[in-house]
This record gives sequence, C-alpha cells and structure tokens, in this order.
Amino acid sequence: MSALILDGKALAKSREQQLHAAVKKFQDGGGLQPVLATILVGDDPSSATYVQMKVNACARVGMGSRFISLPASTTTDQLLEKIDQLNNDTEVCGILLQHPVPEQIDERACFDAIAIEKDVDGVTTQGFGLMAMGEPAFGSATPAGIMTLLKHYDVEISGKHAVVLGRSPILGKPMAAMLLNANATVTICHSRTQNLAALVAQADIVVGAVGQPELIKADWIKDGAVVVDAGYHAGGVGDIEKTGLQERVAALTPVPGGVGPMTINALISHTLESAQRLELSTVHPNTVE
Ligand SMILES: Nc1nc(=O)c2c([nH]1)NC[C@@H]1CN(c3ccc(C(=O)N[C@@H](CCC(=O)O)C(=O)O)cc3)C=[N+]21
Repeated sequence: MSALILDGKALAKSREQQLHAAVKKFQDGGGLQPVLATILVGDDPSSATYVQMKVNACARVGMGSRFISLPASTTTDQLLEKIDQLNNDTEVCGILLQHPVPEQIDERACFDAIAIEKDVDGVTTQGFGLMAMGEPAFGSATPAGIMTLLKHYDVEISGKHAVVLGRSPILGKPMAAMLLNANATVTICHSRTQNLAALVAQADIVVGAVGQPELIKADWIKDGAVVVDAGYHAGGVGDIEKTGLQERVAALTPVPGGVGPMTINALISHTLESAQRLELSTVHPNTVE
C-alpha cells in the first residue's frame, strides 16, 4: 500500500482560483474589496514570515490587506486600542492577531476583543463556543483548513476514532470539537497524558498538534490510519515522525505542503465570507436579528 497524499498545497491553489473569481464577482456586484487586517506584535522572524504569507495570499485572490506591525514592548491596552480601531473600521472585514504575542500581553483578552463578525481566524471565545455548539461561526483557521482537506479527499470521519495530540486554544481544542461535530469518537492527548503510544495506536485518524518536532513516533501509528500533521519545524519536519509510514498508512499530509497552505486558505475564504455577510447587513439592516 502507498498512502494517499493529502496535498494541501495543490488544494489551496485550486481553491485560490475559485476565490479569485468569487472576489471579482463580489466586487462586480457592488461589494467593497474584502480587506484582511493582520497584526504582528514584535519582530519574531518566523511570525513575520507567516504574516507575510497571509498578506501575499490576499493579494493573489484580489483581496486587500492592512498590515499592522507593533513593537515588542506593546502593552495589552495599546493592542486592545488597535483592535478596537479595526473593529470600527468599515473597510476591514477580517482581523488576524498573529499568535504568539509577547508575554506581557494578555493574549486571550486581545483575541476576545476581536468583533465576532470579523473573527475570520476563529480565535474568540464566543466563536469557539458557537462552532463547538454547531452554530455558525468561523472555525479556527488551522483545524478548519484540515477539515476542508479531509472532506476534499473523502476521508471518512463519522464513527472513526480520532486522536488529537495537543489542546491549544487555536489548534488542538477546536480540532477536537470539529471532529466531534463530524461524528468522530475523539480522544484528546496532551502533556499529562499517560500511555500516549497506546492511545495513538488506537487511532483511525491521528492529528499532530503539539508543536514539538517528531514527538509522535511512526511506530505508534497503526496500519491504515489517516495521519494529519499540523506541526512545522526547522528542517521541514512536523510533529509526527514519518519513517516507513508512506508504505502502510491510508493517507498522510506532507510537511511542508499539507496543513500549512490550508490554514492560509481557510483564513482568506473566511475573509470573503465575512465581506459577503457584512455587505448583506448594510444592505438589509432591518433583517438582521
Ligand atoms: N492567530 C494565528 N493564526 C494562525 O493561523 C497562526 C498563528 N496565529 N500563528 C502561527 C501559526 C502558524 N501558521 C502557519 C500558516 C501557514 C503555514 C504554511 O503555509 N507553511 C508552508 C511552508 C512554508 C515554508 O516553507 O516556510 C507549508 O506548510 O507548506 C505555516 C504556518 C499559522 N498560524
């Protein structure tokens, strides 16, 4: 057996073509150009690269972006003020606050200050809650991108045992909720989990979301599993060791070229959707309840 490659890079590219056409159609119909605001606090070079990739993706599909760079010494209040400005800026339909922020900043408070209708990155407590309850909300970008990728390749989720490694607020936790909503049986593993290898061995679907290079070993994973790796580390390795997996699992995401491009694609798709919704509410203010 040779694993199906869940090619996020190719899927993101074809979805970008559709998005480009949809953005044009939206503007031809009188809509304002959708604009994503990205906020980077501090000067971490890899964070700067990720934000630049998001700005570039907006440009490729004909959307606008507003890049806000704040110094590493920014306070919580200063960041809250910036977010408030963007919430009230009628040209901006999506706001992304790049994680992580410097440690003096209350990141949760800042995420939660993002207006729910502009939370295209799915980071607010309210957005998480709505999503988890199966109500309309933008899901967190990385798990939302993973769900799109699994759906595209017709990976069966319902009734399967999904083991998510990691419980971070914008990755593991929402990933588990999305898989549960898709009727998987979900196990969430984390730093205090005992017998990790035995749990992973039960997984029909394994999601690596721990942020540590190759912490998850290839020989823990059973034959025929679906392997999703949301990690990305120096040297092009993920959270999951891939040695020998290609020959014996059903499907796997490459690193790079798997989850990363789908994260960005989810973000820009959500930004267009947000523009479409905000437009609706200005055209028919009285129909919004
Ligand atoms: N509020 C917030 N939302 C995020 O979604 C968010 C964040 N903060 N902080 C950092 C992580 C990381 N992240 C990536 C997005 C795309 C790639 C990506 O496209 N990577 C390419 C490789 C790029 C390369 O080769 O350097 C790939 O996997 O193929 C990677 C990482 C979004 N994040």
